[in-house]
Order: sequence, then C-alpha cells, then structure tokens
Amino acid sequence: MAALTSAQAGRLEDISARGVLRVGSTGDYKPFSYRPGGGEAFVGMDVELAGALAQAMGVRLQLVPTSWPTLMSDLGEDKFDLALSGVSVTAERQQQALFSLAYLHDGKTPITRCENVARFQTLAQINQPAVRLIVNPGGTNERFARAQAPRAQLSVYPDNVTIFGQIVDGAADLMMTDAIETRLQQRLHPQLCAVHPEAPFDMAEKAILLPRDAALKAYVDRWLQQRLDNGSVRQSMKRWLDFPWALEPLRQAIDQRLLLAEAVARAKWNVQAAIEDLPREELVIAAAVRQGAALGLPEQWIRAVFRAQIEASKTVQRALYARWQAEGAGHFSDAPDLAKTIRPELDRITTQLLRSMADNQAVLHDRTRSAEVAAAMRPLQARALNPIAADQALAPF
Ligand SMILES: O=C(O)C(=O)C[C@]1(C(=O)O)C=C[C@@H](O)C=C1
Repeated sequence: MAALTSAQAGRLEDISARGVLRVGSTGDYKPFSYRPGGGEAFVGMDVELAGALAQAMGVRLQLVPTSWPTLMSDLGEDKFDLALSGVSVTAERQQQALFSLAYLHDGKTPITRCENVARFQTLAQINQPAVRLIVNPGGTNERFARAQAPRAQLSVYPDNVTIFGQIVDGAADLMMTDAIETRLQQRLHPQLCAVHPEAPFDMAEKAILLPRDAALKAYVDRWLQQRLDNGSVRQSMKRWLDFPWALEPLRQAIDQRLLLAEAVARAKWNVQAAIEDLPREELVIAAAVRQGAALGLPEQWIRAVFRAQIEASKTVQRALYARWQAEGAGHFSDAPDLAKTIRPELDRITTQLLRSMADNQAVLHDRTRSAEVAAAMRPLQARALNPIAADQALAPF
C-alpha cells in the first residue's frame, strides 16, 4: 500500500487546490460517454457520474478527451485525475493503475430478432453449424465469438453502426456483445431483443480508472458506494439507456446543412448575388413537403422545420457578408459551385433530415421528453460559426 501512495501522493489535495477535477473520457461509447458529432460537448451516464463526483468534491468538472489506445498512457502522463468512460476492469490495466468499486456488472450476451430469443439462450444452442453469428472485428466481441462458438458460421462485419441492421434484415441470426449494448440496441431497433442481459455468459466490470493514489481511491469508493446503495446509479443507467440516441442523424443533418451556409455565402459573394433567393426557398420547401408526405409527416411540421433551416442559413450568410464587407474581402478562389455542387448537397440533406424526423417522430412530439431532445440536439459544430443561427435551426425541435 505504501508504494501505491508514494507514486502520486496527495492527488485529492491537488484537485481541491486546483478547484478542478479532470476526468478523462473517450466520447465514443454510448451510453457511457459520447460526443455528438465529435464536438466539444460530452453526454452520457459516465459524464453525469463525473459531474456528480466533482460536485461532491466541491470542484468544477473538466472533461479531458482521451482514446482507448492512449487511455493508460494519458493517465500515466497525468493528463487527467481519473477516467470515466465505461472502462472495463482488466488485469492488464490493473498492472498500471487502480480501479474503484465496480458500478456495473456486464458481460457478453446475445441480441437477436425477438422471435428467436428462445433459440439462443445458451452457448450450446449458439455453437451450431446452422447458426449465423455476426461480429465486429478486432475487439473482445470477436475474441469471445471465436472462443465460445467455433462451430457457428461467423461473419466479421466492420461497420459498428449498421451491424444491428444486418440482424434486423435477417442477414445474420445474432450477435454477442456487452449486455449494456444489447439493452441500448433493442431500444433503437424494436425488432431486436437482448437475450438475458441480466445474466450474461461471462463477467466484465465497469469501474472508474484511478491513478495509484490510495487516498483518492478510498474517497471515490466511499462516494460510489453511497450512490450504489441509494439506487442513483441504477436510475442514471436507466435514464441514459432511454436517452434518444437515435436523434443523432437528425442532429447531423441540421449541422451539415448549416455548415454549408458558409460555402453558399462564398459562392454568392464571388458574383455579388443577393443572399435571399425566394423562388429557390419555395422549391426547397415544396420538395421537402412532397418527400415528407410520403413518409407520413405532417405538412405544417415540415414547413416549420425547413423554414427554420432556411432562416438559420440566411443568418449565417448575412453575418459573413457583413464581415467580408468590413474586411474588404476579395474573390474566393476555392468557393464551390452553388448550382452544381452545393444545392445538390442541400437536397441530399433534405432527404436525410426528413427520414430522421420520421424515425424519431414519437420522441420529437413527446413534450415530457423535450429536455432530453434538447440535450441530444444542442451540440452543433455550426454553433461555433454562428450561435444565433444554431438556435434558430433547432427552434422547431
Ligand atoms: O440555395 C441558396 O441560395 C441558399 O442560400 C440556401 C437557402 C436554403 O437554406 O435552402 C437559403 C437562403 C436562400 O434564400 C435560399 C436557399
């Protein structure tokens, strides 16, 4: 124990003197830690936990981006005081660091189409030549599948986003992954069911990754034990599993559309065109209404959403024009062509935007969930370009 404390003595004192708790997080692991669009903002269960810990310590939270390959070296280089990111306890990591108590017991379990749940209860049922198993490459899922179901047909599928669609479409029978992920994905794909996520085939624990500082570990463990005892960890997990993660493509479409306003403005500036083009606006809205009707979306809603996107675009363009006028800006040699390049791109985004509105219609119209919707939608890269325009674009949501 003495060796542990001497390596980095007084971490708690450092944190309190600094007034800041620096928490490393990867931002790529729902529901624990996610950065929508790779932006600045972090959301997720572990981000909330980090905030609660900082509050208990009476200091401010600073989230420090890290990554899975550099997690341990970043901790060793003192880039953060601890890491909260759905980190699994492993013997390898324990050679270099400490872990808090576990706040989640997880492990590999199947996810399959709901009608097949009874067929894939045990590894003996799954480890059969007729069973088509799908797996993402390189990680613990692949290792587990190869070791535990060598007789099944295994397809290695590289896209983590669409892999669950393969099961929905019947191209594969099941996947075995972390129970928490099966719980999340069954909410995103109503055709899919997690198979006994409460009793996975193996055991993995999620815990807070800590430096070798015994006093810090004692503090964090005591704090965590309280939250485990009073049920707040369980409640938080449930909330973050229910979070409207499926809004991501909608948020992206709005962001991309607004970011394109800068290219539009450059193209127009080069020919000193007016920013507002009312006939084009009518075309954009008419096309959206037509496509949206086919998806079963109410016309008034489509009009309001696209009106807001267009107004937001003009806000960005007007601000840029004003700046360029003040600067006496010249011709932009790198501006893309409005008709040939930018407007077709805007049209493509129209389709994506409408599809994701249709996919999320229920949650978007559920007033009791407006705070979650706002949290999922708020992080726009275009906010850095023009915060007023960002809020305008999001107003109908
Ligand atoms: O296509 C353009 O010219 C744009 O400026 C884009 C856009 C739009 O958001 O769709 C915005 C303002 C114009 O009045 C028309 C359309």
